Amino acid sequence: MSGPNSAVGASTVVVVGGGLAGITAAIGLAERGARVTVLEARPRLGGATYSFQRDSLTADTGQHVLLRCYSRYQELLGRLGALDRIAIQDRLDVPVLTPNHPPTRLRRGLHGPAPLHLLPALARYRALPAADRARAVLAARALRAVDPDDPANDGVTFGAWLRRHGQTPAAVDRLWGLLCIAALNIVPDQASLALAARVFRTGLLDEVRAGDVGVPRVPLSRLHDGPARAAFARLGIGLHTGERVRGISGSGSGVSVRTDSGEVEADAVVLAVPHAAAARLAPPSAVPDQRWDELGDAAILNVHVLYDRPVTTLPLAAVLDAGSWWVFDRTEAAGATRGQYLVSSLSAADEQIGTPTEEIRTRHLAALASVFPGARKASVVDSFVTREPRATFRQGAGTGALRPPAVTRWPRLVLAGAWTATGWPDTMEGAVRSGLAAVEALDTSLKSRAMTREVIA
Ligand SMILES: Cc1cc2nc3c(=O)[nH]c(=O)nc-3n(C[C@H](O)[C@H](O)[C@H](O)COP(=O)(O)OP(=O)(O)OC[C@H]3O[C@@H](n4cnc5c(N)ncnc54)[C@H](O)[C@@H]3O)c2cc1C
Repeated sequence: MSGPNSAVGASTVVVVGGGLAGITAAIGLAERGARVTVLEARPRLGGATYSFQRDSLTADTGQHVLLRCYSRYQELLGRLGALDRIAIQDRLDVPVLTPNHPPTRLRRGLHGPAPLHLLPALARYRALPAADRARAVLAARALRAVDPDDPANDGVTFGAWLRRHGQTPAAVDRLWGLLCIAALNIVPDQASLALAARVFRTGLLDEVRAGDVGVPRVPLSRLHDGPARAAFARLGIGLHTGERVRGISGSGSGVSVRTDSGEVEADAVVLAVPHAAAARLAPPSAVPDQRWDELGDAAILNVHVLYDRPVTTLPLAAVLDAGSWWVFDRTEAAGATRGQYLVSSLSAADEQIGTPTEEIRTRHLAALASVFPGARKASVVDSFVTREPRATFRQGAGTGALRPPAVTRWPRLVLAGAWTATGWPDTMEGAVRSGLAAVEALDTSLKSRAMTREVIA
């Protein structure tokens, strides 16, 4: 992909941040012939997606899920040789459990055209009365006409839109909220309508297979960190982990990056760190009007339980219980040698994030026992809580206007990260898309500078 059409080909580029956005940008630039160095503050690649060892378990700090419509993310996994390390359902099928109620499920029909494939899912969704299900079909149809790219839709909350479209509190809570919280990490009454439309349209309403759910078959570090290191070595990408960038400044016709070990000079820089870090690092003259701090943060809490025996046969389920959460069987993926290892993911968890571990544990074990009768007889071998207070930016109404494009006023500095203006929510797919956008932006900007130089010469 290098050659006369690529301007980055002859350049040296530093990528700051080795999350999925940085990994994608580094690979894309190296494939175009650039000499790339990645500077990552932590000891590993993968950013927010990582694992740690706890006795025999390799646990992820946060359960990650993908949808079949995560096309760019799957392309990245293909480049990393890791596509066989995820498993995607044959069709969207989510058991929905409520304590002391019969289970129900959201399972799409096998045939289209979209969105008719969702009719069986809604028709059989017994968590809602029949009248609510019928009204949900009408709202789903109306949502297909909402343009995710229209800024006006970013200023409105999804909850307000749902109520305007006849959705009862039960439907908002037990159907739309269940999916909105999982996808956007925020409740419908605060979520941006534009982002909700992006998620529901792309993931559910516009294409039959798009919403089939995928999960990693291995711990996240074996999905991203290991394979990305191997790809970097193959492509000659320099990697410095444990190297925190402290500042970025202009230097002659290039850019200088300051770390604790010294200065690194490059022709160009991709800044692929979270929004708060980017706000500190980006020189004000490159992004004079930035208000990225206003993007805020939203928390995700994971409760990990290792039982001494299997307590459910379900690989995953959503639970409606004082809000909603999702539970995943991670026994095999984490390498548990006995019993069953369940991970519960509680999104939009800003209120619970500071709750003492013992309180979370007691409450959650009771909740698991209320939906999995097998858990009442099982012994808990181990249980622990992982907290990510800044799991995503707060994807509320009005945040679209705060997300910057890849380009900055400095032609040699571009931005990447799931929080930038990808049009996607803060997800693995958004992160990869931002990395691809950064490569394109840098190429275009260097190309136009090269042309200007030619014209002047
Ligand atoms: C608990 C949890 C659950 C999630 N669940 C899902 C899910 O189910 N599905 C989904 O699609 N997404 C999910 N996400 C979101 C997803 O993980 C992120 O959108 C994505 O990984 C962000 O990638 P990124 O590269 O933009 O940023 P990051 O992954 O944050 O990477 C930024 C990198 O920059 C580094 N860095 C920061 N400052 C500096 C510095 N000064 N110098 C050098 N390096 C620096 C950081 O160490 C980090 O490695 C979840 C996130 C969390 C935390």
